[in-house]
Amino acid sequence: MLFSKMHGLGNDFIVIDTRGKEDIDYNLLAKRMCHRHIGVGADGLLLVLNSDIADIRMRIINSDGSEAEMCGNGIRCFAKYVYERGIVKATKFKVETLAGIIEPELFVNEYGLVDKVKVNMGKPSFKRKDIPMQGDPESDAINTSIVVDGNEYRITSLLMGVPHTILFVDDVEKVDIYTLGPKIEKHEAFPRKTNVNFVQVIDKNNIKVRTWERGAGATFACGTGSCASVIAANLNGLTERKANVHLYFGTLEIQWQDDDTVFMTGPAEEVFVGEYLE
Ligand SMILES: N[C@@H](CCC[C@H](N)C(=O)O)C(=O)O
Repeated sequence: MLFSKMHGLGNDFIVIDTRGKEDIDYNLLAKRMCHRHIGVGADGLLLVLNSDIADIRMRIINSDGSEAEMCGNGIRCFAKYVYERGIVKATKFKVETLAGIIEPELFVNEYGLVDKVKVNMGKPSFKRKDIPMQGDPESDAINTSIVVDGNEYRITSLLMGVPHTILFVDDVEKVDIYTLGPKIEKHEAFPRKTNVNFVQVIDKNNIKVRTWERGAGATFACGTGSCASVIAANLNGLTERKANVHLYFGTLEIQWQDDDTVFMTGPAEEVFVGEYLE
């Protein structure tokens, strides 16, 4: 099994061209290959497939074997991979995902390599039935609260392709993400779980984010989570609609346009290629 190891600001993926190889159990393969000690090691598997409704199709499978609808850092890596291998020839194209059609636009350097990708991430949803969250499915979930170990936390929840919950904190470095992250991810309020973002506001155009991901645990960056965090911060009057999200290995630029569309711009890198021996 040939693969490429890629990352978007430290959120790392194993990318596999699975066209013509659809009969493999990729959920099981994800668990094995993503294992940090007895596999290649990654936060998830990105699969390249043909599409009937877009230029190409992407599947994202978390390191625990669960499939997600979308992945922001993943789609930048995916876009770089399919362009640099000539699978897609245009620098702006459509990708089929479980969260709908997503449109990456590539910034290609003088050597024909993709340095940066700007992605039209679509629009957020605030409905509980979309997030998915308990309570009246038609009502908005935007700001609510949950109780964890007897403590009440004010949260903001929304769907940005995948479900996200945001908590505003004074200092992201001081958050016990390994204790609180999984408890919120699996809280009964979220029957299909949630990604959890701890957000520190620096100023109206800059925030710091640490994410505990559904199905992957603490990651160095989360693209959909960065978008969701800027939206939540704006809705709470803390930032503008355009803000930089500072992560451990760099920055993502997020813009929530007036027409509700969200754009995310950031890097994608290929680290090595290899052959996985099954
Ligand atoms: N790392 C991602 C999100 C991947 C999916 C997530 N773990 C989920 O299950 O919802 C990103 O960059 O957006």
